[in-house]
Amino acid sequence: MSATGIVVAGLRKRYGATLALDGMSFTVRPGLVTGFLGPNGAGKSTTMRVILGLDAVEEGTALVDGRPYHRLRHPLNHIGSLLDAAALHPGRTARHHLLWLAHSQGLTARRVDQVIEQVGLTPAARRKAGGYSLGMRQRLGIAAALLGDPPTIMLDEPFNGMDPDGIIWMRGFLRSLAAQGRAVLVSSHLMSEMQDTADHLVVAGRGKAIADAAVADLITAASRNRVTLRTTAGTHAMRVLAHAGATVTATGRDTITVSGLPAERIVALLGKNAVPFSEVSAHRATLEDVYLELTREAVEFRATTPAEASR
Ligand SMILES: Nc1ncnc2c1ncn2[C@@H]1O[C@H](COP(=O)(O)OP(=O)(O)OP(=O)(O)O)[C@@H](O)[C@H]1O
Repeated sequence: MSATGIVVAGLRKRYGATLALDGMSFTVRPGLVTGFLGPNGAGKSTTMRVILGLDAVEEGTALVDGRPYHRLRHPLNHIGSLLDAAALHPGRTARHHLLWLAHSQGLTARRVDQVIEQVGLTPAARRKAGGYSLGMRQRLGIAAALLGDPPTIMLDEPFNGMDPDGIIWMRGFLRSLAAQGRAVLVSSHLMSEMQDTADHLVVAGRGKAIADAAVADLITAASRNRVTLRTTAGTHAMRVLAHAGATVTATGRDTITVSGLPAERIVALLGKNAVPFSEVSAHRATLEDVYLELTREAVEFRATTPAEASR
């Protein structure tokens, strides 16, 4: 796979009064799954449409293998994408849908059967797509994206509508595409799935990338210096640890999060002061923690109570 992936730099776009993209910049590198996360309205879908040349921008560039999409001679050999799994002809079978696409790209029926096999749709390939579940439509959309054997794959919310087996399959499948050296960009709302799937994360907020880093680094940074303590003597424990200079927060009925002291020192202090406890463990942040922290300022739509909404 000799390709350079996607480079997005300084995209700005308005829809009327809405600034949909406000300097969006990031890179999607070969050999990695890059997760694209962000609250509703953050600009993820708009960015993906711009990458595919479906939307114009006022400023900035989006390059696939070093060129704007419209300058690629055979674009589908450079990038395969799935933006809307529902966009299918319901009366066509999956195989006919793919044959029709393959024909328009000068590809063979053999290639169609290969991609059907790859996404696990062989048993359903001769059924009409109109009767497919959303999860099956996602697989069909991915098969279409793979037809031209592109080194870059871009999928908008591919976990949507997948059942647990489908989600496990999708995770492994995305990992295998990256292991083949492809650049993979995947948007998702499911933080837990991204934690097991993505190597790299771009978090969008209000039209720009507010984080662009390796998943492992984001989790290490968010986990730093925090220890989870489980005790039935919460008040006593908090007094002892605060006195020793720690910052303590009750995070559950029996759990306290402690920062500013290493776990060994906490154990020693609790022992010395005869505070009972059943667990002291270094806190490992989840991607959900990282995400909530990063996007706190960037959420466009917050939940409102019915009373607020009717005002
Ligand atoms: N065709 C359009 N016309 C007007 N406004 C639009 C259009 N497309 C997007 N927007 C606005 O641009 C902003 C970015 O939208 P976009 O769909 O890119 O966000 P997103 O991160 O993909 O959100 P979601 O997670 O809800 O899909 C939003 O404020 C949205 O309302």
